[in-house]
Amino acid sequence: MSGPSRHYVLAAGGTGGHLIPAFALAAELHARGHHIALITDERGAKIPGKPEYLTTHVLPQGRIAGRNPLGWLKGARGVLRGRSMAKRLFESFQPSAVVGFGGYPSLPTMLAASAMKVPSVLHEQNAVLGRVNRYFAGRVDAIATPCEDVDFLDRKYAAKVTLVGNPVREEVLALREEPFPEFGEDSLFRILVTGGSQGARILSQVIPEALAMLPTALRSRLQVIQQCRPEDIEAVRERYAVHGIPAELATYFENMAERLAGAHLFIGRSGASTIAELTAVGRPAILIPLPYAMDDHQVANTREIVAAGGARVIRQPAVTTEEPEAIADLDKRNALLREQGAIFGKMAKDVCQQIQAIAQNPQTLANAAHAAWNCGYPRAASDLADLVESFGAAPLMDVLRVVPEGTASATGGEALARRLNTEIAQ
Ligand SMILES: CC(=O)N[C@H]1[C@@H](OP(=O)(O)OP(=O)(O)OC[C@H]2O[C@@H](n3ccc(=O)[nH]c3=O)[C@H](O)[C@@H]2O)O[C@H](CO)[C@@H](O)[C@@H]1O
Repeated sequence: MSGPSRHYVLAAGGTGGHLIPAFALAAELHARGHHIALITDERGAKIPGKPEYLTTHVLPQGRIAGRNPLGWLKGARGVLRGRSMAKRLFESFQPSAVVGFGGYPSLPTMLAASAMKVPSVLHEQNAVLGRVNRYFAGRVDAIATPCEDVDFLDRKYAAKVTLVGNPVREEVLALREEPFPEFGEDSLFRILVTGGSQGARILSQVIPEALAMLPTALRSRLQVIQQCRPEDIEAVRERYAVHGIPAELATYFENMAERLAGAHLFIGRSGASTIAELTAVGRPAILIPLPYAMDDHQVANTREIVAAGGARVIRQPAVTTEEPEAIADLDKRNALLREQGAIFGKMAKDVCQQIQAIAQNPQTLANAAHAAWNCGYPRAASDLADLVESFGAAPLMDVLRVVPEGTASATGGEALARRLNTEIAQ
């Protein structure tokens, strides 16, 4: 334990992208002897991998979106109810600081923190500041960022910005010092495919066909581990069976560290945690960013790793995100299916070419792996925990005990408490 035991509240939306960094920070704060409560939504409460010491509080739905005024009203009511719940939690739990990881549950939680003057930190995972985080940037005490350049982060906040990276799970970070799995002319060629925590249809459509086009020297050594959406998994299984490519499929792999450890190449979406894990472990990648996100954050997320030579990007046209099954008119549905089919075919060829370029020989693959590794932020969880710990004064006597006069590391709340302490003593 690095100081007096404190209470912290973390708030994160219900996707792995927000929750996994929150879990990683929770693990670090827990290891330092602190108590942590998590505020999330219903989906978040069900995500596997939540540490057992994390008490979870589920907020009512309150998404303010769409054009329907009634929907807005319902959303606003949800936000107000969420804010009241967060305030009640703060009253009983007495947090020293609140950390918002973005996503809907961050909104009522950060509003409550601002109303009750609880010190607040926001952590952005993407290379683009998210909507909720944009709103709170001026109100919070500190902003932790995942990379050097974050779009929409106003320069006027520079004084409260700290670059920490994206925290990853301990078991993933532990792979950082492990060697790259053997990749010779005869060894297996293991490809890991995921579409973020929710899966992505495009990967089901494109990857089996792309791999089937590889030259025999690569294709005969393939072993695929692919995450699929539940509605796609049987069709994907069939495609791999037709192509005679061994593939292990699941809707969600819980043992991601093990999967990453064995993989020679990653193909998939460029969500923030995925990139953080690839760069923590050092795995080369072919990335297909989410195409319809308004802010194109998944494209921005690829900037560092692509510039370093650790990954290549293939863009997915927006038309391929429409689901033909949802179209009732048969002619329109068939036209869309034809258009999408042509695009999927072209993307499969692109993926196949990129795999050959990156894995043409063991050295090119090893170079790309090393370039990815160089982009990692292995201290992310501990740097973020340092930042969080620096806010919120501990009881004065505790601060006196752990922060002796003149200690340079006493920052933020501790420094304030020390000053108060000195004033009281005078
Ligand atoms: C569709 C969407 O809007 N996704 C966003 C969401 O993340 P989303 O959850 O889609 O994606 P991320 O890449 O950030 O996180 C996925 C996490 O799930 C884990 N995983 C995935 C598959 C699996 O089978 N097992 C498993 O454990 C990955 O290892 C990773 O830790 O929030 C991120 C952070 O704001 C954004 O960057 C993403 O764009």
